[in-house]
Amino acid sequence: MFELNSKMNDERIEEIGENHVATSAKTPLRADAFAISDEEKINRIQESVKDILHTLGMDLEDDSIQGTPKRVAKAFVNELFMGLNPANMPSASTFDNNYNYGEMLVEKNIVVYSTCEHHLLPIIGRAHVAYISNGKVIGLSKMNRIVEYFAKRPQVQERLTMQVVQAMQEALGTEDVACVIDAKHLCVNSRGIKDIESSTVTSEFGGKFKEKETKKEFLQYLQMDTHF
Ligand SMILES: Nc1nc2c(ncn2[C@@H]2O[C@H](COP(=O)(O)OP(=O)(O)OP(=O)(O)O)[C@@H](O)[C@H]2O)c(=O)[nH]1
Ligand SMILES: [Zn+2]
Repeated sequence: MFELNSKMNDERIEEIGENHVATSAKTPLRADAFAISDEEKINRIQESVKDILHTLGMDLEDDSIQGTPKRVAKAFVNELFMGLNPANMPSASTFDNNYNYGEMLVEKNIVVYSTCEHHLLPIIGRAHVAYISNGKVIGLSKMNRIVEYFAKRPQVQERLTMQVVQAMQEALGTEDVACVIDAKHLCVNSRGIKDIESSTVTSEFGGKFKEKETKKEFLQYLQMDTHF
């Protein structure tokens, strides 16, 4: 039976949110990060984007770009950085492992669209998340949603990987969670060194996934071709 999580956001933060992310993996937020509404954030960011475009010499009266500051502000607050708002945290529905499935479960090829916090340029890749049940099972899509929630922040890939694992550990009540992310950083691919070929792999292995055989099994599943 699904125990749909109907708790208030604050309690959900207690369950899978930032409060359970180790200090080293926390997104560096100011204490007053939630002091203003999303609407107010959009208004303020809109003015900042106007300033940037104006400084670059763009004519903000031009038909094509007069709506750009608002579009960018909405994209930042509602989409690209929606994971900074705990109200957007997915509820991690878990249910009892009644069928006593005892092997690992791997959710492969979760698409990652994130934003590099150093250059505010896209990070695009795939996350692979695995866990071994300790009595609780999580809805498959909730793993994709947890990845999405933490991806939609200014990020470094290492922190994103750790946040996904820690949120899953909290939701499932087990250390036995792993995550591998393979992603391209546009700050590396399209500017700076401009290496379009390289990608970045990060991993975090908790509990049994630190053991050689379990880690190996997980990584082998990632090699499997899926033909559907
Ligand atoms: N560890 C880590 N580094 C990242 C990530 N995303 C971007 N970076 C790196 O952050 C570094 C920032 O270095 P800086 O020297 O301050 O920035 P920069 O002058 O723009 O560096 P270049 O990209 O080498 O031109 C760069 O080397 C980026 O490649 C990430 O997710 N993890
Ligand atoms: Zn970058």
